[in-house]
Amino acid sequence: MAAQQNPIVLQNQTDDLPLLLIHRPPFFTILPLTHLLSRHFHLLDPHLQPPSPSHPLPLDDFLSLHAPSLRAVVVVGIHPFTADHLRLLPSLELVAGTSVGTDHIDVAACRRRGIAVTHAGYAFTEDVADYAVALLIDVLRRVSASDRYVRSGLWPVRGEYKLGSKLGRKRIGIVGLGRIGSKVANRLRAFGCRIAYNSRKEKPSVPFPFYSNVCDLASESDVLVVCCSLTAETHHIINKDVMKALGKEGVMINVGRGALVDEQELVRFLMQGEIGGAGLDVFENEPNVPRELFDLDNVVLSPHSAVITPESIESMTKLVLANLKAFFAGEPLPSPAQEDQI
Ligand SMILES: O=CC(=O)O
Repeated sequence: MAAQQNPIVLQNQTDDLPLLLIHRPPFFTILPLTHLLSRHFHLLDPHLQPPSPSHPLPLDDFLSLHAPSLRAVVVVGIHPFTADHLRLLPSLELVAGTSVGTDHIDVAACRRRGIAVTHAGYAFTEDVADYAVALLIDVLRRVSASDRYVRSGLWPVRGEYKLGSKLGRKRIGIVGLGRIGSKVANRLRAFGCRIAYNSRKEKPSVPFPFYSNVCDLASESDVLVVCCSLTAETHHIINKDVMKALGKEGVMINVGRGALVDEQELVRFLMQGEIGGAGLDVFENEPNVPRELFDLDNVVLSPHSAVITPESIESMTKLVLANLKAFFAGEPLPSPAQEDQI
């Protein structure tokens, strides 16, 4: 048993609870999650083990120590979980993700080993959809820019701020009509927008026009809302041709993943006024955001927080626990990850 080989586990393990590895970035607030999970599992968190919290064991050493007994890992946020991690965990059978996207997990390598992968299912769907709409209204009506204008004392000096543009009747192109995209579509339809979409496949039950080509969708849209999963096929799906087709007045909202958009091209298009504006919650190299965007008032920036509310964290936490319990009980998993399902 690993506990006998390993004083680090023995020191803390006074119960028969199953071991669970928490794979997370160093600075991530997951208190509700770990609090709930610690009632059902013996948590192994490399960041909280000796030699000291500020000098944790290197992850590889930590994993090698605990590897033989670990059947399940919780991957927190979008912390990469790669084939190298998998190699260190010969007994692994479940990777339970806390995010809806699984692009940071080597799902193909998991599948080859018969390791199940679960994700956040519907836990974040509504909050992300709300946020996409919020970013769009902010860009169109210049809410954040107006706020900066007032706070900087310019109103009495320069008078009215630049007018924004109306949301109603805008032609919205949704890239990825999955869980999130569908909710965005329903919300924007209620504002009187016209919806069309691009997806891997046409969805016969959907009342919106389908475009198999993103460029064609962009040229028929005032706004693109990007909400598909990041895969090899969708990497840089928003490239310079798509931005050109979207045009000088066009607005792009990205609540999917940074790498869905060719960020260098996006910066160039925005700087040169070749597209009208952008609302971005995700970036190619988070938490680094291209500095050129900081001075552009037609761009709204957000630190990958569309998914997070206390309510969505609670739903996600319950779902992660349900997946783990089902796994250890040998029952069907509530939210197995499937491609193209964000
Ligand atoms: O970006 C967040 C998620 O995929 O849940």
